Amino acid sequence: MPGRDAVTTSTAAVEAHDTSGTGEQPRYLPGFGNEHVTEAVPGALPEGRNSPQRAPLGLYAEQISGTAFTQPRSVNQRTWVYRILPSAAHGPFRKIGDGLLRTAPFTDVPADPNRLRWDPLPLPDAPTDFVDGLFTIGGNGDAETRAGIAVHWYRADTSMTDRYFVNADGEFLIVPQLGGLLLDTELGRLRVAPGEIAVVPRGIRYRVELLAPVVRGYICENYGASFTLPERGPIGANGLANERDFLAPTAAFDDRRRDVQVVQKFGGGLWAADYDHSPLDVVAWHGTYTPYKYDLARFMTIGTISFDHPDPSIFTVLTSPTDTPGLANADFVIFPPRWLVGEDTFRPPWYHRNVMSEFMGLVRGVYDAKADGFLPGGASLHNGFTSHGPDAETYARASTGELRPRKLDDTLAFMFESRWIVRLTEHAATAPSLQDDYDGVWDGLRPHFTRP
Ligand SMILES: O=C(O)Cc1cc(O)ccc1O
Ligand SMILES: [Fe+2]
Repeated sequence: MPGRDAVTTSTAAVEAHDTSGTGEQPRYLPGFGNEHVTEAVPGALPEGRNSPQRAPLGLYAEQISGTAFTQPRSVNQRTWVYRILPSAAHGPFRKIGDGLLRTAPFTDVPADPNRLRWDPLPLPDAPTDFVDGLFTIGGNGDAETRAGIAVHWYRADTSMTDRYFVNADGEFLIVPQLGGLLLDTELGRLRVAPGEIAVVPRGIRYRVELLAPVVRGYICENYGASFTLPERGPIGANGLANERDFLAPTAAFDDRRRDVQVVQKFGGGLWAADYDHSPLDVVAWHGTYTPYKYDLARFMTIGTISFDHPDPSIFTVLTSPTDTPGLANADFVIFPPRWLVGEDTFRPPWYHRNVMSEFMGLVRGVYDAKADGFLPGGASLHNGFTSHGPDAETYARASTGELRPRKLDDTLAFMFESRWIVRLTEHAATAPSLQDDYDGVWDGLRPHFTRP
């Protein structure tokens, strides 16, 4: 990429496993929540202090805080960046159209007690970049009070070249389903492919380059506390998503002066400002507030080795906690390839009604609770206390099949689970892809009760 310099002096940087396709492999800094240190030009970081009278190499020092200054060290997040121009060097933002992007509170349509399922979102039929292609399905809470989530699909066939995005409302947890993405951020580059995820914190500027002619995926926009790793409790010190498999970018900067546009999501609306330089001009940084990626194949999956179907909380990759211990603003949960070995056990999910609301997507393969109709790129929403569980065909198979150890292979479903009901946007509620016959999947269930 012309003008982008990506040398790193960090000894901790790894040439990470990367499945996102051909081309340049960014270098990464491993470790969840680490205090990372990275320079694209040696000597760009001041030593032993953050804001010397003049920062090295004529750079400007700037702090980006992700938590209040006074929050405890265990959750405190901030990063010091050393950049060519302070990020304050720009003109006014003006309101632009929001496309199909919406923000909580969601009040367009009444909360719907139905089980809902959508076919995959159609791919773009006109040139569309990552920002243009955002399609909000729904959400809860209120972005301005920093509580709740929104769920979006993205779809794009055009890379952002002189256009950048920044979200002041929440962090984006990006789940690619079709095609890889290069996230070119203020703090460096992340390549993510289907099977991997990336998180871009609130307030970080970036552009999205496509690594395939057309891409699609899901986003959980988290208005609440940043995603973190769940406690392991009696599981112990290892397992589930391991800290060292999370990868932050190494510093990389763009020093080209040219006219570009920065699109900001703020208080629910999109705003644009013209800059005469790239906002990705950070030559070095150190800190804890960073974008990161994670390969879901690294998740150490736990399940029963005796009997019964455990609660899916054992599949939590990341959680956005609330002030109530154990109650998540949002959990990101995966259903990856795994062995099923439970004895005398109905192995798919049980029938259930949960206090939490469950949005599900499918990256690849088939989900073990649904024989048909839940497709890669599609989605389902089972809101709090809606009754759901395996379809009739899955029940018939799982309640009579032989219980040999069985590997669920080539499958990757996920759930964005949230404490509050997810309300739809009007365009999600009226989308042609919303299946009108979803209830029918439970039609074939027959009573088998026999009095002894
Ligand atoms: O509804 C679903 O398919 C998700 C889910 C999976 C599971 O194993 C247990 C409960 C649950 O909500
Ligand atoms: Fe469920």
